[in-house]
Amino acid sequence: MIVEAAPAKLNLALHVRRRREDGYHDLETLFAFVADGDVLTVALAEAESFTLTGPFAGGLMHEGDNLVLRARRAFAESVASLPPLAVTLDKRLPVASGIGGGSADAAAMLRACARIARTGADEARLTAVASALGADVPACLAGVTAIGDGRGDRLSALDGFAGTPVLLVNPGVAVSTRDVFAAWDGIDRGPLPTGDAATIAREGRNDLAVPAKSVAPVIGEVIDALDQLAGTTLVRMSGSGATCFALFADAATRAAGAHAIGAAYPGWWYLETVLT
Ligand SMILES: C[C@](O)(CO)[C@H](O)COP(=O)(O)OP(=O)(O)OC[C@H]1O[C@@H](n2ccc(N)nc2=O)[C@H](O)[C@@H]1O
Ligand SMILES: Nc1ncnc2c1ncn2[C@@H]1O[C@H](COP(=O)(O)OP(=O)(O)OP(=O)(O)O)[C@@H](O)[C@H]1O
Repeated sequence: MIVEAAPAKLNLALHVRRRREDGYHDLETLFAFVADGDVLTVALAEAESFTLTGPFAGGLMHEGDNLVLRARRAFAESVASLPPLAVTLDKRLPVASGIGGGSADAAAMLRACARIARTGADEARLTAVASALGADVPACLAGVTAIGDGRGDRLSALDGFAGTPVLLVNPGVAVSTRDVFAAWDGIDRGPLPTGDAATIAREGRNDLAVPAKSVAPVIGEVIDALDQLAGTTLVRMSGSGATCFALFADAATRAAGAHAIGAAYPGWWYLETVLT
């Protein structure tokens, strides 16, 4: 039995540069990953099966085309054939929330397929399959701190700041990535700053925050709530929202922050974790 972690992705900075002819946008982003996320379990079986468990399984139960199954199909079509697999996805991350849940699951499935088919060496083929599944999937496949440009799928790794305490907060509103990009005002506000990852994060922006707030105004409340916490070193929305994150100087102030959010907003989801 294979267990693959599907950790949440963060966009520590996300600069949107240009709308392209193909409907996508050229962007520059600083990807980072945290220690927690969904968990995918894959076992050889008599027959194919797919089981959803976990706190956020419900929202996906009635959708036909889970990204995990699309990844399995894409792998079988483009890389290597597979035996029947029993797949279980423990869905712990909120759906359509800017932390790449579906992309992380698809990437974890590709990693599992590569282990089962023993095609691990064929990185380029796997990355091409990942890219066709979604702009975030190559970053999730690599799973390391990286700058992404193009659609966000052209990656160059850099040293991150692993161990930094993070609090993720989501107000329980699903936000469509497509709708948020469509609400972007078309103004190029400039490239990512240069420097190490910490500098890029600190001096960067998320250009999707304003359009995301126009789609889901509650995101403004999440940012305000995080801004009021003691000990934060950075507060920002991730991806196309609605999840926002705060980085903290230490785990004690993160715990105090999580407690304050939980008490003031009992309906919101939050996760205490660390950058990897
Ligand atoms: C916002 C980010 O999460 C930042 O990492 C990603 O760019 C989104 O990546 P993703 O969820 O894997 O996105 P996809 O599933 O490929 O695209 C969903 C939709 O988002 C829009 N989209 C996505 C990525 C991109 N660079 N430009 C876009 O305009 C397109 O309308 C697309 O149809
Ligand atoms: N395993 C999955 N997990 C989450 N969403 C899935 C999955 N499979 C299919 N989907 C569909 O994909 C959509 C986008 O989900 P996802 O969680 O990847 O978005 P996101 O959190 O906004 O990611 P990103 O940060 O890449 O924008 C969902 O609305 C859902 O309909």
